[in-house]
Amino acid sequence: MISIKQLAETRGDLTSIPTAYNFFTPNNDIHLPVVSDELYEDSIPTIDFSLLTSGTPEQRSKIVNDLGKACRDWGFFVVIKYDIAVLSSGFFLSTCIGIKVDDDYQVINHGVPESLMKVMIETCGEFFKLSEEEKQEYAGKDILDPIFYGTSINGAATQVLFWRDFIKFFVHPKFHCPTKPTGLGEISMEYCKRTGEVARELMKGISVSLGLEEGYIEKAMNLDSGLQFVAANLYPPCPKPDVAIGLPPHSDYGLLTLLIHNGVCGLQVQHKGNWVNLNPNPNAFVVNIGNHMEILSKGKYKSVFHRALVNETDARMSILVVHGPALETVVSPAPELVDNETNPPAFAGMKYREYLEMLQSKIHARLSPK
Ligand SMILES: O=C(O)CCC(=O)C(=O)O
Ligand SMILES: [Fe+2]
Repeated sequence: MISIKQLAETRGDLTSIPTAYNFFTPNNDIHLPVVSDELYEDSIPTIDFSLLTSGTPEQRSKIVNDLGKACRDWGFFVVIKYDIAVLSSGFFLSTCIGIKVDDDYQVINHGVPESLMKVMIETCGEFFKLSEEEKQEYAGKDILDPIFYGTSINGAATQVLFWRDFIKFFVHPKFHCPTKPTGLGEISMEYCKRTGEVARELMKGISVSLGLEEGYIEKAMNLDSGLQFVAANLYPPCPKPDVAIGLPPHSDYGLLTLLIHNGVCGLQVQHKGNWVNLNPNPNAFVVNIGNHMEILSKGKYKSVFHRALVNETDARMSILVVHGPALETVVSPAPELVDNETNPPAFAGMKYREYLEMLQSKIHARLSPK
């Protein structure tokens, strides 16, 4: 396996790319208009997390309403002001990684998670700087491998290779993580604990917005044993950004994905027949609805197509934490949303594990065509 980082670096004078990476060709019908989020008449929704957790009942009910609308209309939203467990995070950061945490930051609430986000991006970046041999130790084959270093493979229906390297690791219910670089384990554990708390609060709001009990998703999806994993993507600079793609259009599996990035643009979301550029402040979480939330909500909330573009000059990184049901949990539409006479279920129930195995066999079939 050749990593994209290696390909981009060892051929520094690279002016073209191997044809296997040609994604945007004149005869493939994948071109939709691209618009910028700021220019868009109804821009990507922003959710103020502090109002969801500590607003007045009126503020909370407005935010729950906004959350429902964002899940229905966009399948994507941006979360700001996630003021969680500030003190323990501050203690963790200053003692474990030697970062000085400014007390004032703690007062304004989102300072510490900001530092944690930054250090998470930096440390995942250090992983990609390890030698190819060191990274190869984690080369994965199966979607259920708890640690998986790879390149190009994705669930999307295409044979084209992608301009990206990635490392994925399962962090819950059991914590796995590459042993290098130093600190990745502690930082990921703390970061995933925090994002897990944000995801749980969001899922409570989403439950209510669906007309379900606050704890519905948590209970029905067995989140206490839910599968949570990190996926860190590196998109090295590419000499042909108009031809190659970082990640082709796809939707994510699982319930809710929380994404952060290193400030380099590239993420686009499909909305009303356009690709909308999504370049939020790097301190915000970009959240999207996964396929299993779409199933659970009986299609009310959409797991929307998105893609990652590359550029000629800057390496882009994104770090996702994907929150899913427990592997043995059968996911089907919430019975409260189904009326067998007038409103049938529309999705067959399936265990999360079986869904992932099905994805794996599709990927396998594509990689080894008969
Ligand atoms: O890099 C990005 O912005 C998107 C990554 C993504 O969609 C994924 O890994 O599933
Ligand atoms: Fe994705």
